[in-house]
Order: sequence, then C-alpha cells, then structure tokens
Amino acid sequence: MTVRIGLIGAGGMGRAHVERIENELAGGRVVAVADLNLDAAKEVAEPLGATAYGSGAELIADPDVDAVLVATFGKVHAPDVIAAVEAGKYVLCEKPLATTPQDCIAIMEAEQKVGKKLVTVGFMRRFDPGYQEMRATLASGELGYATLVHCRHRNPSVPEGYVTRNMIDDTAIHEIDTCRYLLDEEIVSVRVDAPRSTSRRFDHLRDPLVLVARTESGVLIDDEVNVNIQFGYSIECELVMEAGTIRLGDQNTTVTRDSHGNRNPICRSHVDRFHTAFNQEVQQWIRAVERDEHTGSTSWDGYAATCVVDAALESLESDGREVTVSTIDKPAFYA
Ligand SMILES: NC(=O)C1=CN([C@@H]2O[C@H](COP(=O)(O)OP(=O)(O)OC[C@H]3O[C@@H](n4cnc5c(N)ncnc54)[C@H](O)[C@@H]3O)[C@@H](O)[C@H]2O)C=CC1
Ligand SMILES: O=C1[C@@H](O)[C@H](O)[C@@H](O)[C@H](O)[C@H]1O
Repeated sequence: MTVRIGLIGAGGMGRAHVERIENELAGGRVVAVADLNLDAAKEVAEPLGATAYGSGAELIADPDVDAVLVATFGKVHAPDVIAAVEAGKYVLCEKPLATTPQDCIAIMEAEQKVGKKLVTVGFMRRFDPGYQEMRATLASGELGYATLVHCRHRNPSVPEGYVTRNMIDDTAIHEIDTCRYLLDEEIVSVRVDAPRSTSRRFDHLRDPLVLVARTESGVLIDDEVNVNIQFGYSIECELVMEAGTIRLGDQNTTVTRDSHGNRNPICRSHVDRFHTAFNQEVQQWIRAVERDEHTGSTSWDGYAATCVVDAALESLESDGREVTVSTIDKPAFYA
C-alpha cells in the first residue's frame, strides 16, 4: 500500500519533508498540499500532481488523504491536529505539538475520544543513532544510573523575527524532549540563567541562555542555548552515569588530518546535522501508518515538553527562579 500523505504548511520544513518522501523514502506519496498562502501550496503541489488547498480543513476532508503531516507554525497546530484525529487520520505534527498546555490537552482529549493513538510529534532526535545508543547504554545498566546530562544547542544565527522566548519554545524544546527520552522520566523543575549576551545578536534577544532542569529521580540537566554562535550548527550531549559517560560524537564521520591538525566539517543547520534522523522519523511513520500503528513520540510527550517550556518561560520572567513543572496526571491511555 502507498500511504497518501497530505502536507499542511508549505514552508521550509514542509518542503524538506516533501523532498525526502518523494526522493529518499519508500511507501508514501504526497497527494495534497495546503497552505494559507495558496500560491505556496500550488508551488509545492503542482510538480507532484498533487491537489493544492488554501486551508488544512479542506485537505483533511479530502478522502484521498490517508495521513496528515502538519508543518505550520506551532501556535496554529492544534486545530488541524484535532480535525485530523477526529477524521481518524494519523498525524505527524512538527514540534512543538502546540504552544500551550491547554491546546495539548485538547489534542489528547480528541485522541482518547477516538480511542486510538494517532498523533506523532516531530521530535526527530529520537531517531538519531547517537541518542539511541546513549539511551540503550543507560538502559543496559552497565554504567549504573544517570546523575547528570550536559547539553549544548548552538545555531549559527537566527532571523530578526526570532524572539527570546523562542530560545526555549522553539530551540531548547529539543533538549527537553531528548532528555525525557534518554532518561525515561519527567522533568519536574527548571530554572533559566541569562549570562552576558553576545554582541552578535539582534538587540531584542537575550542570547545565550542556560536551562537547568531536574528530573523526578534528581538527575540534573544543563542546556546551553546559544543561537548566534556564528561558526556553525553544533549539538552536543553528554550523559553522566555512575561508572562512565557517553556523549554524542562530533557532527560528521570523517576527520581530516594535515599540517593544521585534525578537523571535521561543521554542519550548517538542523537539515544536515539531523538528515538521517529526519529520514528515519518520516520513514518509520509511513511504515507504521501502513500497519495501522502508532510510532514515535506521543501527544503526552508533546504536552510534557510544552509544560516544561511554560515553567522555563516563567523562570526567565522571574530572574531565574526555580519553577516547578505543573502537569495533569498522565492518562492511562498514554502509559
Ligand atoms: N524539527 C526541526 O528541527 C524543525 C522543526 N521546525 C518546525 O516546523 C514547523 C514549520 O516551521 P518552518 O517550516 O520553519 O516555518 P515556515 O514559516 O517556513 O513555514 C510555515 C508555513 O505554514 C504556513 N501556515 C501558517 N499557518 C497556517 C495555517 N493555519 N494553515 C495552513 N498553512 C499555514 C505558512 O504560510 C508557511 O508557508 C514549526 O512547527 C517549526 O517549529 C522547523 C525547523 C526545524
Ligand atoms: O527546530 C529547530 C528550529 O525550529 C530551531 O529554531 C533551531 O534552533 C533548532 O536547532 C532546529 O532543530
């Protein structure tokens, strides 16, 4: 069976997903594209022979669409995700699932009403081979339990429209989910420190920031978010256990050695650093839809991450006070 996919949001991520579905992955075809900017939808749809729509609602109602990929802005994800769930269609929704806990709860309620897990959140790092190995090492127990996780999320630069809260709700949300995934437990409190800002930023931005979070069992996580680092896209993570540590390797597999020393190329963006992870994420989603199964992170994962984001934003607004993460009880449906 070929999974007939409808894409909502024909921007950067939407186009990157279309490209991989059409040219790198198996089992799926993009049959419809929706964007509020109908010209953008047409530009993506026409070369594929797909139908273009001016709204997500029309695309979701199309009987030729089996499954929906949502790649619009986070704050407008919820209505389309809920409509797709109510139509009984599987959804791969780019991160964040939604920008408020209330919207995430509405998504979880819709899913529970339908009685089936239909929503996967686009936390693609869960499909990165490095993070997967780190998780397996911890789970094996060979090096004992985890005590600390050190993370660094560095982007070369960000556009002017990117504001300070995006350091957390758009960027650090990846480490929030990744640490929950690695440690298999919830984050219960968080604070945000704001060191001296770099001059290489737009004036309105506080950059860098450091999130310091604590999990249920007491693991301490620190995450340096630094989005105008200039030199490239650099993601680092080290998990400290009782009898050893494991960290992500550097960005590429080859290292040049010459009279300047040892060096490897630096990635420019998430697109090249997480190419394999994105492909795995979307490929496994397509295969799971074929089998009528859920894969990847759930709506609960999207909700839990958004609650940590909210607590971190509250800390940022209150000069770095430690804030307790407040959530509803986890529904048995997501156990
Ligand atoms: N996993 C990752 O590493 C990354 C994930 N993302 C996520 O992907 C999503 C999209 O981001 P980008 O592609 O960078 O944004 P973008 O701005 O390039 O594209 C968004 C598109 O959605 C359309 N749109 C907005 N509201 C809409 C609505 N209600 N209905 C239909 N179309 C609508 C816009 O017209 C635009 O074409 C965001 O949730 C973002 O956080 C983005 C970059 C990397
Ligand atoms: O999700 C992403 C972007 O939205 C975000 O703006 C970047 O900071 C991240 O590195 C990227 O993975």
